[in-house]
Amino acid sequence: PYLVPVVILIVGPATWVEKFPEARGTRQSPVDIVTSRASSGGSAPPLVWRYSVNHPRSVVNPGYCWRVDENGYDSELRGGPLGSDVYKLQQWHCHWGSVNGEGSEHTVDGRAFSGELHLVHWNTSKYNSFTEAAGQPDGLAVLGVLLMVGSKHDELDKVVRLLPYIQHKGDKVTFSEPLNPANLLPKRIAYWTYPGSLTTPPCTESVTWILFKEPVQVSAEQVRLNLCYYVNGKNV
Ligand SMILES: COc1ccc(C[C@H]2SC(=S)NC2=O)c(OC)c1
Ligand SMILES: [Zn+2]
Repeated sequence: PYLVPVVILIVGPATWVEKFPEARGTRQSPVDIVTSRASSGGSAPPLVWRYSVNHPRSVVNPGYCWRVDENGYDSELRGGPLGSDVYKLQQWHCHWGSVNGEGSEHTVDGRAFSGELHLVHWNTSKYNSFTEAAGQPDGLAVLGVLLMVGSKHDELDKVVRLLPYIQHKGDKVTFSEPLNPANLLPKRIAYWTYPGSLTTPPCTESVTWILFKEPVQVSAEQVRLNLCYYVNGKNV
């Protein structure tokens, strides 16, 4: 019998462990939230946030999804699982589906959503820069917002309408239209929280995840606009 060459092609997350040892860690994100196994909030203090609204922001195409840089303007996230530390918003970005409406990074009881917004904050009480904080176990706090198709999201549209101007990796456009990141969060602020990691290389285990339970609605057109510019991290 002839020998059949077997080529095992490992792509995606499975190859990350080779270059990024952290990806082999014990607190890797994203995860499936098994709601029956989540403990009740207990006596955690309330989660509070305050964001600057009227400052210039830039939307960047990093090669996958889109990212809005806060350019160092003032903001605060504290309380909840964050102990006595104060965190500051560094950037926020979005993960969108590319096939049959799947696209969120986290799943809830095995269910994926059409997208997921990440608001990335870093611990300014303990560290001097985002880069330094990103390497520390209590360095980052990310608010995760699940997105589902429904009515149009007006605040998010301030970014989505700029996507046609950043179709290529590295493109960036600055806008000064007032925007309140708090308007990207759901009405009800119940959340799941767990110690996790960056969801892409270097997969550093430096993220306290705070994932809101209530999905936020975006229109089918807004999802389409995102899809037609970022499909599998490539611009089309
Ligand atoms: C410091 O090095 C990195 C590398 C990658 C990302 C982006 C990942 S992490 C996340 S949450 N969602 C994503 O897509 C970072 O984001 C803070 C930071
Ligand atoms: Zn993300």
